[in-house]
Amino acid sequence: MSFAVDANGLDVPDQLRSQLAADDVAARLVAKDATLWGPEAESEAAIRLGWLDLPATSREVVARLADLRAELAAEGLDRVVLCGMGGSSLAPEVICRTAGVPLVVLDTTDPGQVSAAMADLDRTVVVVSSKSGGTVETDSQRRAFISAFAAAGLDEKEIGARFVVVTDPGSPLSETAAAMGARAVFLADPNVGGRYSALSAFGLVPSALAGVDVGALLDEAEELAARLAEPGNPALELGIALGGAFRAGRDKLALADGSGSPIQGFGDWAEQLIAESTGKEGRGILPVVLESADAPGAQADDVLLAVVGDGAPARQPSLGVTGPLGAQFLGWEYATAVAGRVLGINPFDQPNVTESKDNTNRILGEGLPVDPPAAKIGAIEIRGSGGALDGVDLSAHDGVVLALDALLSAIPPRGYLAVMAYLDREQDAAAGELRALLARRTEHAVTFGWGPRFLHSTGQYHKGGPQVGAFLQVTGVVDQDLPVPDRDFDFATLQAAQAAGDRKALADRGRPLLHLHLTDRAAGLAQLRDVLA
Ligand SMILES: O=P(O)(O)OC[C@H]1O[C@H](O)[C@H](O)[C@@H](O)[C@@H]1O
Repeated sequence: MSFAVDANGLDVPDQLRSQLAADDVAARLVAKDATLWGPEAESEAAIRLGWLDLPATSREVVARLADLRAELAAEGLDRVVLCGMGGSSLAPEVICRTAGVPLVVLDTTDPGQVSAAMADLDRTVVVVSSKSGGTVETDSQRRAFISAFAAAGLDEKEIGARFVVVTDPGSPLSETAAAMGARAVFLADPNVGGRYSALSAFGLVPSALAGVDVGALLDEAEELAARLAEPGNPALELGIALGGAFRAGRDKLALADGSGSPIQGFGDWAEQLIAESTGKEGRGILPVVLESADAPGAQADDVLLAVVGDGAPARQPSLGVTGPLGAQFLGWEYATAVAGRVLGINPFDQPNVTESKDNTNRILGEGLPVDPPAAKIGAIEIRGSGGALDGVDLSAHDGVVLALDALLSAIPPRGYLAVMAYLDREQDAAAGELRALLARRTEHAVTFGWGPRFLHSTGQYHKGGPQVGAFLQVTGVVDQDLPVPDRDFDFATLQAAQAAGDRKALADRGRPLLHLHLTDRAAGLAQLRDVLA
């Protein structure tokens, strides 16, 4: 089935469609015309359009990957762990989930989750992926794995043979890879930004090593690539729908996997693409990843629902975006670039991502802030800023729900609530239920992100997009810390510094923020579920 967009009840002004046609956007995009996003974006766009060629240029890596997978299998190395953040892990996660192939994705600094990934070391190969080669989470995980392999008795050469590296040419990681004797290094096309890299080595290497037929993925994309210069092609239609909905006031995009679709977890990938590409200069499209098309939290009249892999649902307005995964990647990248032009922003930069990172680095240097709780109820410590606790009676036994309701009522018109959980995605998976539970209590859009993963995705929108968010940060006690070898911080400190750094970035903008710290993670999550149910 080819890539197609089915719109139900979405009226796109003819003027927008005819303007894009008159400007010859489809053909100019395929010709990599860097002027499409205005003069300020031109120099960046000139080095960020390589993703259009990937369905063809990535072919060269497929045979090499098959050989490498066979080589690893012959040595009994059949468990693949991927260390990478944002664009360096989100695509392989959806590729492997969709193919039903196991891949351990490590995009966290949670000490428990990182420790748990260091299991079955005798059959493990670690893919370290970072375009910049300088991402602290990924580098810390790499260090932890080296020390775990050493503790398991492997010598330096044997340890190097357990690593496969994906990075850009000339990055610090490419040098590290050579120094540590990594088994293989894949250098990606530097003219492709992280969130547009699904069909590059970043998407393909871990997926192929885990057992996915990545050649088929490229075939799926190539079929769409051949049509992208045509006016009225379906990816252009998707871009027009996103941009048209934005102009009509629907600046939140709810994303759900179709119930009849084989594609699993597409929203988690598209979330980064859309949030980082569009959320800047006080504008943007907020992606809201839903558990299913009828999940709560996206009913408001500022939301457009898009279902991936099935036709449009009955609800209006909505989009159904059908087609295989390889085409979905390319189609949504193209549509996001088109929407970027409609919004009048540069879809290839992420100007506000560094802010929380800089705060984190400063906190790592100066020490964690002392932040005494306003109250402690059961397994939950309550802290707040930006007026989130104004008027809340924290002595009440239901102080937690009062604080949550105060936060919800602090959401401005056309605003949203972002739940940000710096927890273990496996052991504390119950935190994921908070999104729907909170969404039932408000008509506003509610998003959920695991920290620090969302910092590389919706984090850009939170800071650079419209300042209409309210924020719930959830952190948890660390029972068993894990050192980061040869660094002067451990994982627990890094995780806490990331949470504190992001709190500071949001507080500096005066955003309402409620911080709940769980002194017992399981009990605290159960308590939250109870008070919200
Ligand atoms: O691949 P890396 O260089 O490690 O970058 C991982 C992520 O880091 C940053 O947060 C960027 O904003 C993301 O777009 C990127 O995907």
